[in-house]
Amino acid sequence: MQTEQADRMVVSSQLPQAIEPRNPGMPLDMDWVRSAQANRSAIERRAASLPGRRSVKKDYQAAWLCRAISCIDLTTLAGDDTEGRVRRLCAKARQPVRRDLLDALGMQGLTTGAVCVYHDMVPAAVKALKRSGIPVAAVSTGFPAGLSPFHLRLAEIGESVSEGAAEIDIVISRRHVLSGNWQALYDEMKAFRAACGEAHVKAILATGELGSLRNVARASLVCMMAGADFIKTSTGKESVNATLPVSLVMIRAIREYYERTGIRVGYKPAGGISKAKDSLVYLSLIKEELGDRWLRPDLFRFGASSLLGDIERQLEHHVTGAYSASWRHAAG
Ligand SMILES: O=C[C@H](O)COP(=O)(O)O
Repeated sequence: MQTEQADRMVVSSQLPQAIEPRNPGMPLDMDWVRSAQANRSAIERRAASLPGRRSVKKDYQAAWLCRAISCIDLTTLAGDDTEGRVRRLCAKARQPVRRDLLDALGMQGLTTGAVCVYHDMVPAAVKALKRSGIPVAAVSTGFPAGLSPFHLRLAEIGESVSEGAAEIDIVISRRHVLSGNWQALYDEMKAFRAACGEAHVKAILATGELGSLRNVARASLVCMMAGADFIKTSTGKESVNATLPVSLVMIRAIREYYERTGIRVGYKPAGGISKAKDSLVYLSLIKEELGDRWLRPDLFRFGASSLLGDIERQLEHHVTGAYSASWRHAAG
């Protein structure tokens, strides 16, 4: 009985909650931005070593896969999205894995971290997730290119928030990064932050279009200084989306920002993450570089449309009825 109670406590501590903005930001520190570097060959060597590492022991994989589910922003961002598709996605977010598997794993109550949709689909998602505690994230600001007029991008944020989106994924103007106009990027991000009001804001850097890892490091710092609650790699629409080298650079920028300010900013790799084993590599990376505190949905998310399906298949394969103890281990 004591074990069951402990399990329930761990599980409930994983349930996603609407998240208050936590990063007040700071004045733009241009010296800090200019000093940010990224040693490409060292980063690529470290990234190449990650998939072979054994930070997640095989015995505990099911527990870690459940952890990954609790951190998914379950996403549909397609031109042919319909309210029916969004309702089905929300049902999946509420119960991401078959009930018999959840029972075997002792994971009743497990949900995804959020559901992520275009602005037009926010009302349908809010309705379908009522009383679930699962937040709706809207991609706003002229997603994915972010090239619509600035006042319309701000207005889109306001509309998404008033329709009930608790989280806003904004896209930055890549040209500010490519031209080294850090002040313009800072001002843009600050305006987006202000337009979000109480909603949580994730800054999508579109790293595949930023030209260099050094630009990724600098853009990460500027967005955090301007108040981003999360930094996110990609829209999923660039030709290169989330990668391990880019993740290392962004995660280290988050660590540096935390060391200097004491403020924890979240991380969201997104785009092309569709395999359960890749999700384990990302969780290991976060654990090693940032520590256990970042392994919760308020500080870590996967932006993914098809990852959940593969995790469900792997869990089906893993279920043996002996994972309760393992889950406690994974909870750190
Ligand atoms: O933000 C989330 C991404 O758009 C999802 O990308 P994906 O469809 O490659 O998983």
